Amino acid sequence: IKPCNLTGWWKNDLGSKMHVFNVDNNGTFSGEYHTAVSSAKSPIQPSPLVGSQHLDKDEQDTFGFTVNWKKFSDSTAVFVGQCFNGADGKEVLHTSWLLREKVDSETDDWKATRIGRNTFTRM
Ligand SMILES: CN1C(=O)N(C)[C@H]2CS[C@@H](CCCCC(=O)O)[C@H]21
Repeated sequence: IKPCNLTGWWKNDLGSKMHVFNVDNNGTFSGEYHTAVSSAKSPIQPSPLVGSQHLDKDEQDTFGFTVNWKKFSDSTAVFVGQCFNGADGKEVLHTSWLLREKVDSETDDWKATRIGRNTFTRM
């Protein structure tokens, strides 16, 4: 099985792009998330992300990362997923995510978290 180091550029089925800078030998990484869509009002800019991936057998690793949309939104997203060597020999990331939008009052807390799934492939 080919190792799956997350370093590099990835694109998901929403058209968002993710740039993972180098992964250190603890599996820790940082990067930038370039979203194509947003519910925020201010203009979209790349947002910082930090995460961690397994490097034990360095193959088909699981990972997690957090995106702080600080450049244009008050939201925070967390992703968890796994890297697979797809049937076509290309790496694919299958992820689940939680998006927490900031709400103005506690009474709105119930509607503030969205969940979804997303797939990324290398650009
Ligand atoms: C574009 N997206 C994307 O590539 N996702 C996997 C989902 C989960 S994060 C969300 C974007 C949130 C942008 C910030 C905001 O609108 O508050 C959406």
